[in-house]
Amino acid sequence: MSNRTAHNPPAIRAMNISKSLGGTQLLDNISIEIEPQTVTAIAGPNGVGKTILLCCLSGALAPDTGTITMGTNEGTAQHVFAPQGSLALPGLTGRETIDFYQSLHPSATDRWRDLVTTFELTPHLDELVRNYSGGMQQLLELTIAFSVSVPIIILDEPSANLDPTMVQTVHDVIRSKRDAGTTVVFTTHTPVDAELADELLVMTDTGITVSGVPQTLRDSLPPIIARSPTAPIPESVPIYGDRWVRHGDVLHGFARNPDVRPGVEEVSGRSIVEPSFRDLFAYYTEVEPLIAHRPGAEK
Ligand SMILES: Nc1ncnc2c1ncn2[C@@H]1O[C@H](COP(=O)(O)OP(=O)(O)OP(=O)(O)O)[C@@H](O)[C@H]1O
Repeated sequence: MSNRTAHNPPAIRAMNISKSLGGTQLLDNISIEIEPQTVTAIAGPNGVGKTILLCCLSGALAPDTGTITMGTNEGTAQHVFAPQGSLALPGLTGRETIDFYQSLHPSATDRWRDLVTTFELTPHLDELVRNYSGGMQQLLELTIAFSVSVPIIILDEPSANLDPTMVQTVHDVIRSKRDAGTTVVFTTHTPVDAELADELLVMTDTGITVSGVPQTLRDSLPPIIARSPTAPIPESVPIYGDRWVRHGDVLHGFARNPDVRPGVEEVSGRSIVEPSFRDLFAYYTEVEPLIAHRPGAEK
């Protein structure tokens, strides 16, 4: 989704970002542009460098090479960054923690009062944060981040630790932020977060491997074959990477024959299923890298 005009530059432009820590290269020549007033999800498996990338985008870490430009109003507060698990202060109460960050940020507002109600934290505000559950700490951190009035909000795994109902509540808050003109960038490995994103960037250990509108990416997946783990492997329908991905109680494979259609191949305990965002994540993080690393082997 593009909200950009010639007079309206990207909210964030990162060009050729590389970063090493402790002698290990964690980011290698990554370039991304984030459109203003959109929600962008950076999805990928554990350990591929999503948090390091957010740290670079937000200025918490300086990249070794490359440039990052954020917004247009240099000199004013452009963004807030909520690294996962690092804003909550265990020795303070929830209220004291909020007060602390309110006193630190020049663009803090009192929107936290509504947010603690939305996130059901009000009865716990005077309890010590060390006694909060993981989900409550997460919601406290989101309260702090969403209370700051800035054009760009950068969040590290905002859905982690939350139950499905609260994930939807957080999605609603992020959508209302976007609709009010805020740009939101967040990392995830939770497929349901794709519902929220205007743009999805998939990150693997080779960098950003695919980007696009999540629904479009999902609808352009190869046909998906589901089989029970005990059913014979259907050799008549070769699948990409010879890789079956666990999907609840069944295994999903991505058919190399694009003409496979529901109803045609439904035999011996396997069937063709509609793709989900779980399939989208599985394909681009677990299957496509296998194909990409074997040039000419299958594609
Ligand atoms: N200070 C550091 N020094 C050396 N290596 C580090 C440092 N911080 C992180 N790493 C390594 O960088 C890699 C990427 O870490 P990062 O936290 O960005 O991954 P991630 O994609 O956000 O993973 P997750 O989804 O599990 O949070 C990991 O292998 C991690 O061990």
